[in-house]
Amino acid sequence: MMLSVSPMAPAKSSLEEMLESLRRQDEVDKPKDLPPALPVRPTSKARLPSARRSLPTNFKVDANGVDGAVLSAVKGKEEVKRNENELGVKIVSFGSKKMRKDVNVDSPYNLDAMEEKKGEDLEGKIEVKGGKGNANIGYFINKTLHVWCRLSNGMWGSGTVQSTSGEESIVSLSNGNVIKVSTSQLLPANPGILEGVNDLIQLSYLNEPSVLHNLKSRYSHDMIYSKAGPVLIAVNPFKDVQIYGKDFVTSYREKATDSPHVFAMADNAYNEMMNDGLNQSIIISGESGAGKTETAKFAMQYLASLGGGYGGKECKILRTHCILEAFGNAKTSRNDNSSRFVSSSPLSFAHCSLLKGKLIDIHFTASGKISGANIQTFLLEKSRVVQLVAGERSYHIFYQLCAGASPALRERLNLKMANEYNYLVQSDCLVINGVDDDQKFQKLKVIQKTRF
Ligand SMILES: Nc1ncnc2c1ncn2[C@@H]1O[C@H](COP(=O)(O)OP(=O)(O)OP(=O)(O)O)[C@@H](O)[C@H]1O
Repeated sequence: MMLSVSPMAPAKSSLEEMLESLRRQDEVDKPKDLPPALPVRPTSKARLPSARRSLPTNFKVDANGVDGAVLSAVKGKEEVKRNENELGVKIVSFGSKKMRKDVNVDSPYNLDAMEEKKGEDLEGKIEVKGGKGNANIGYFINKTLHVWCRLSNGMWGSGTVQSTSGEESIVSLSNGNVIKVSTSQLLPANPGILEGVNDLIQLSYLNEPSVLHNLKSRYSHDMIYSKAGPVLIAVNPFKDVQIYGKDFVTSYREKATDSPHVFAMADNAYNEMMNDGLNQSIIISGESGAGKTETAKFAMQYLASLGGGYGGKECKILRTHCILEAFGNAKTSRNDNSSRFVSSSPLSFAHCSLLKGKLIDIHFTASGKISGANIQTFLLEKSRVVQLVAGERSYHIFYQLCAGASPALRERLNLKMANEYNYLVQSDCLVINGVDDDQKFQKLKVIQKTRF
């Protein structure tokens, strides 16, 4: 599940709208078969080769931009010859042979040096043709560093390459198994020192197995949050992880910790709003059961603690969840408390908004106190009232009402038990494990009596 914070766009003027329509027209006129531009990858210190060497002490940058010796190392002999002819000089600063030693041939980034070294110094080592987009893999194989490979069951396994022949490699997996895979399918693994980094952009190799491995490694230590640049990734723990208490709120409020957390995202949004005077939005997305609703609640809990102080309005806002969930959530095959307000787009802007099939606007005063809130819901899945898939339930409120209504209310509504209604029994699922519908109804009645 992903969370990102962004300032909300102010209303567009007609001029801006016109420019945008021209831009759109431009897009339409562009040739369709151009590949999409690749996103710019953020720079990270971790991307530098760990064994890089310093430049020689007498290294100079000449009028042509780079020293001749560097040219010889980087561009190869032929190009040096061409440069010599063009410039009418002999490039001799370090000598091509000598310079080859200065080039860090141990670096996986130095592909030219690798090419030179293959068949020369690496006698007896494996000769490798890396797959497309997988140019560093030769280095990993020769140095018997860890690589990732796709297993027959579709999962990723890590290990070291024992040998290669043609396009195939024999990989010795960490679990002791030995498998044969296509060399072009191998992906470099990150060094152990980068295991469990806070931010995925710190990884030297950003491939699918490395990202998944990092998230898994953090998750196994109950670190459910990780960052991917400005985006927060939350992995559903499906258990109480004890990271949302008051001490955590204080810690993020006082910036005593910088571990990725939904509180840090909410804090960031709040500070941006206060400092720049701009409305902020927190967009929470993910598949059903990923934890969007829970995450939104934690974000609101944090914002409420920052912006508290207007007659307990913040507490009332938090309590609205109970009502919304009773009428808008249901048990599905993926989530016992699935929000059935399906996909939506933001309709209005306010000071700080959380979007999740509903748009929750939280309004703040100039001094940063919560002054009110507005919740908009979209497209409730109405068909669920009359048609249920086996094992799923209709909206919680029906079961809660049947289980918890007082005798007076039962009589007034001519209410029967849940198993007496065809619409409710059709899916053969009347209760949710660990959920007491009666108790939920009593709680709902208390909240309903609160003046909002
Ligand atoms: N941070 C968390 N800590 C503990 N449990 C969590 C957390 N996030 C989610 N869960 C558990 O996962 C369940 C599903 O989460 P949630 O209802 O938030 O998913 P969702 O993404 O909103 O799903 P849907 O799109 O179906 O509404 C919760 O009922 C809760 O048991």
